[in-house]
Amino acid sequence: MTAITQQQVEAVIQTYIDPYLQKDLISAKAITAIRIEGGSITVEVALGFPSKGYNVTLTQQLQSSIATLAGVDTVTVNIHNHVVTHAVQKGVKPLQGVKNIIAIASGKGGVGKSTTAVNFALALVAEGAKVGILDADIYGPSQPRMLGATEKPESKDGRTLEPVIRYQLQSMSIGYLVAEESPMIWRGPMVTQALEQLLRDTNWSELDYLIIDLPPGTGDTQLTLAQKIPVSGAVIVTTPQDIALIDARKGLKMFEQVNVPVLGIVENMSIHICSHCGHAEHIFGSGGGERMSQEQHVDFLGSLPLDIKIREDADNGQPTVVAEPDGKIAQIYRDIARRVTGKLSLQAKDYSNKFPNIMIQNT
Ligand SMILES: Nc1ncnc2c1ncn2[C@@H]1O[C@H](COP(=O)(O)OP(=O)(O)OP(=O)(O)O)[C@@H](O)[C@H]1O
Repeated sequence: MTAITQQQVEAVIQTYIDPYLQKDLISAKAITAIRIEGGSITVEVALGFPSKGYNVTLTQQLQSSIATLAGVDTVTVNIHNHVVTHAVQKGVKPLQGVKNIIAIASGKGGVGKSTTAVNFALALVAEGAKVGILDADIYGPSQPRMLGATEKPESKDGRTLEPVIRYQLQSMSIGYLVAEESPMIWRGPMVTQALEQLLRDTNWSELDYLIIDLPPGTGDTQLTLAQKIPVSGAVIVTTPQDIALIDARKGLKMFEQVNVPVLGIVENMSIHICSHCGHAEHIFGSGGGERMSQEQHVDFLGSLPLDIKIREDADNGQPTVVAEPDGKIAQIYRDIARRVTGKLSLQAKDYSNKFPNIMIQNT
């Protein structure tokens, strides 16, 4: 029998399109080695995003594609994850201890941006990443409540703050420093200054991703933040309602203006399933987020149902991803988390810390 070749293995690997990279693993340069020893094949996969909840599926996919080759006895797949730093806006200083910042934004208030942000961050933790969340929703900081955290952040040197850690998630919020009920009367420049300080004076420890829960809207404050914070990408949360979609489009334009790539759109509260009779109803209309992403050429990342559990879990200080880690809703958030970071992994890397190549040409 003729020996199995590297080209044959590569050709069958290419038949599988990775849902998170949206291309095959050879084109995505995610296969770092293929070893062939008689009928035993070993494939080394290196992914630039966390993938704990996907590794079994990926392994099975590769095993079954490679097993179609004549003469294959065993297929071993080893998956490694390595998150690197991606490029941010030009002229913005990167953040110590943080590889990538992902901003979660909404054009309009009350669409579930903060709830999505915390579940998204916890989904990334579940996928195996080191994650932090900064509650930049300075007018209505809700992350402390949703994380069930009441303590004040510690300061070891009287100048910087230690993040508050819950469910392995590092967090910082103005809500830890002032009571939730006390009204915040901040003017625009004060908001951006306070937030930049909160961001830079927190001792984030070795984060793959820092999630920023931005204040709702697309005004001056949001624009300044999008300009000043070193962001690798943004995610926009919307409900399927026309009015929310109009505002979400404004959010897209805002990030375009400051050269921050939009990694996709999440549709929240897209369908309501009656907890008594199971009847499904599109309270805010149907398919709006998906239509908008097609129209604006941005990825549709997924949709969350309007489900009383999501609200109750957040109110109880234990967001659904940790309250019901194996439930259907947690799986949706984890799928969205892999989509966002998979997409980010294909973006330009940050070479700002490397010494540039200088070529001297003799003319
Ligand atoms: N998918 C969902 N199903 C049920 N309730 C939800 C869902 N998403 C969010 N909620 C609830 O809706 C309310 C508003 O959500 P949230 O505070 O996350 O919105 P927001 O867009 O961040 O609001 P704001 O503009 O005030 O910052 C909260 O009570 C939250 O628990």
